[in-house]
Amino acid sequence: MSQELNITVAVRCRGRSQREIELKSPVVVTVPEGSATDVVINTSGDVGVAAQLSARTYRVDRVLGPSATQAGLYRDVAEPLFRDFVHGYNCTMLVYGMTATGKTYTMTGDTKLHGQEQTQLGDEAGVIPRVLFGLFETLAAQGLDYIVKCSFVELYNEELRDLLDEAGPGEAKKLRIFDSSPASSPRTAVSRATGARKYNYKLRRGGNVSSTGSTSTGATTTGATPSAPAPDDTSTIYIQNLQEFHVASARDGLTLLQRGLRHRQVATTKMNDFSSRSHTIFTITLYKQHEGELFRLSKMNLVDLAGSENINRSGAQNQRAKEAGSINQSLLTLGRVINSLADKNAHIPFRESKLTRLLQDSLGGNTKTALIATISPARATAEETCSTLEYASKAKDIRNKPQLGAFIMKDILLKTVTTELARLKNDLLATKAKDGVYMSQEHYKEMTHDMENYKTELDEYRRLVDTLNEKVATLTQDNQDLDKRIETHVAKEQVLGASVTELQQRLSAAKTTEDQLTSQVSQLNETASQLQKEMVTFKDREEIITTKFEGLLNDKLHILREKVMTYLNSMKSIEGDNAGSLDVSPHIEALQRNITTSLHSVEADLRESYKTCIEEFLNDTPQLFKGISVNVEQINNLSMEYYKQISENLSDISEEFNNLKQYLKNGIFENNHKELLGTYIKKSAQLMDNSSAELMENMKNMVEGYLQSSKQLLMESMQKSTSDIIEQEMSLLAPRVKKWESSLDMINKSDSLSNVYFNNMNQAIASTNDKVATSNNKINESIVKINETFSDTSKQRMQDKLSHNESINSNIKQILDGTDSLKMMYSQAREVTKESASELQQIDGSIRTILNSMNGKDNETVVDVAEKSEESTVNVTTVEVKGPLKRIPSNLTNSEVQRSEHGIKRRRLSRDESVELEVPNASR
Ligand SMILES: Nc1ncnc2c1ncn2[C@@H]1O[C@H](COP(=O)(O)OP(=O)(O)OP(=O)(O)O)[C@@H](O)[C@H]1O
Repeated sequence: MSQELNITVAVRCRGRSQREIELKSPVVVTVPEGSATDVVINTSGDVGVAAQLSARTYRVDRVLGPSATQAGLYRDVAEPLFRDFVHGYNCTMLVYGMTATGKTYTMTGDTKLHGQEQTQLGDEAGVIPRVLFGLFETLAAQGLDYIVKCSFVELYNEELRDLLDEAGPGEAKKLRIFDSSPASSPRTAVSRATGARKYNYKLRRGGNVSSTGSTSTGATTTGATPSAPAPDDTSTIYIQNLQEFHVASARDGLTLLQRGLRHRQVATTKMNDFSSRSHTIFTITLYKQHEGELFRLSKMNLVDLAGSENINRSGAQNQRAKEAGSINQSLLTLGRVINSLADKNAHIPFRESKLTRLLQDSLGGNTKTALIATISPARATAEETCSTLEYASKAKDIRNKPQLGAFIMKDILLKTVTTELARLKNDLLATKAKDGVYMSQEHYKEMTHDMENYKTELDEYRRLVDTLNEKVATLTQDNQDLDKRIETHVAKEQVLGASVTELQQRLSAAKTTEDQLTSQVSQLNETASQLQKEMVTFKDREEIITTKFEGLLNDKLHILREKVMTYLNSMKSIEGDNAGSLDVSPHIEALQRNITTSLHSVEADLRESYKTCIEEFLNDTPQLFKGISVNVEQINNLSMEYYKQISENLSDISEEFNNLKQYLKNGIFENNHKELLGTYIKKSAQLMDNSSAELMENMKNMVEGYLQSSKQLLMESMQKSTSDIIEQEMSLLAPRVKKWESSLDMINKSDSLSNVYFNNMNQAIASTNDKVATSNNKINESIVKINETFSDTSKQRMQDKLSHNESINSNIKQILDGTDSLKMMYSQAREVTKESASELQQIDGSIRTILNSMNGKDNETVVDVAEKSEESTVNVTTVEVKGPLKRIPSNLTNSEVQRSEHGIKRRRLSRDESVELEVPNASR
């Protein structure tokens, strides 16, 4: 009876991969040095005692750390199993673990041969190469007969595939797992047929070799050990159509291994550049001479499981995700089988996946099994590591009943070999018959066909190569041309770059100039609008001045007239009270003083008012209104002159009054007083008329001159400033335009785009110039218009002012009226004193005579008489007066009028009657 034996479990922890280092994923797995059996994982991140408390420890048969070599792993884990295998046990070695933890590295590793004669394994060689080399070394050393065969099968997406089958896609025979009992299988497994190339791989439970003979081409059977818990100890698992190849040396075995690996499903994933996407089983079958004619059959199953994979972390998609799903599913079932076996359940779910069916004998069967769990030390995969370690520690509890392999008779083996040899001989004979072609007709045809294909392919490749060579030549030529063109372009680009830079500089300078020009134009516009505003202000102020001036003149003259009238009235009353002592000289003098004072005051006010206004103007527009200041000075001078003349005239009047007084005193009644008086009055009036006309004329001339000079000044200043600006800008612009044009010519030659650009620029500049010129013209036009308007307005104003002469004349007339009143007073004085002095009677008579002669007609007024006397010397104009007679001073009271009626005949007019009243000439 065979003894139960726990399967051997080892853990191999590699070092951190490059990815994990880049991820800075810390090491969480601790592997003690030496022949350790514990592996510690601390996923909490704690340190010190806390880490020890939170860490989990897994115990297995052997733990190998990152420093463990391939040779070390082989020695510690694989070699004991290998020895059992050579001894005659069926052995299975599995590598299990998460993706990229080193399963393939451990199981296969480096499969190349090294050394000068290519006979040595490399340091990185894995378990399979080492087993192959160890096997042939051992067999050679033992000196026994043996037969070694190899097969290599893959389970990919739950499909079995013979990795050593060279048949193309679709031609390979489908592999199927058979589970047959020995009862249904003959004990001998040698096919009767010859030339068989396909074999059925049969895992036999029960320790004896069983034959299948299930294929038409015959089959070589292989034995398998019985499984302990299997309900039927004699049932066998075999793979129909799986090929086994005789292996005469380790090199042959290695060649088969390499061939199979080339066919294996490998893909690049996020976790592994060469990730195995399938489970593989490399089986070495050994028939070793035991005793005499007996050979012992043993198998070594070397299983490289696909890695479990966290799809989220591996980022697997589509095909990769499907593969991962299938892998994970089969590994899950494997886990359940391991758990069931460890827990010694009655039912073991082997049939739930093909993987567990294939491994049925290795797990819980008659096989000596070793499991190597590969893990990563990084925290990034700690979860999967824990899971792997869980499985590993569970698997450690699985107990197998390893049994030595079955015996097979030498003759059976010989027959197998004979069959194989017969096929080879057949090929050889067929080859010889065909003049040294060492293969069968079928093979020859295949080969010829292949060769034809190869020839065709070769021709195609040649043509392709020629075409490619031509293309290469063309491309080389193109490349050279391109290089030259690139050089030319680079040179051009440099020139163009320099031109562009220069152009950019010029453009920026032009832009600056343009900006300056624009700002100057806007300044000009502003100045123009400012000037327009100034003009408006000027006109307003002129109106104010005129109004003030007129008001002042009118007011002052009114005051003057009032004063004269007051004095005359007072004189009259004085004379009325003190008849006989008619001395008007003090009054006249006072009047003269007052008039002079008033005139001075008027003059001062006028001067002040003008000064104020002009100062304001000068403050606002000093340059423009300098002329105004000069003209105002002229006005002042003229006013001074005028008032001087007025003063002189008043002096003359005063003198005349003195003369009159003297005359009245000495011989008034001896002369023609009326004539004399009229002459004086006329003279005075004429003088005043002349003065005022002259004043008006002067004023008119002065204002006209002032307006003219202002206009001139304004025009000149505007024109000058405009032309200065334009000239300055044109002088600045001209050389730049020239430069631009020359630059444009240069650029035009090299780049038409630049040409367009510069033309646009030129147009823009021309348009700017036009705009400036247009603006200037508009400004000039505006100025002319303003001046015209101003001139027209001024003329109108002059006329208006001249019309004020009328009021002056009216005032003068009023003075004359005052004189008339004076005459009336004299008349009254005469009447009052006629009784007291005969001389006075005479005088009274004379006066009466004069008055009678003055009032020759009853209907005539005093004024009419006076006016008549004036008609000869004074130009008159006609005004229409409505209502009562207007020539009586309005300031006379009714009583005075009544009183005057005693001595003077007055004509009353009806309210609606109009008379023609003649007044001294004055322009309207
Ligand atoms: N112990 C080790 N020492 C050195 N390199 C190792 C070791 N283990 C693994 N590697 C390297 O890690 C990489 C991944 O290993 P490998 O392909 O064997 O992993 P795997 O478990 O078979 O992955 P998968 O399940 O995806 O096929 C390989 O480049 C391999 O050379």
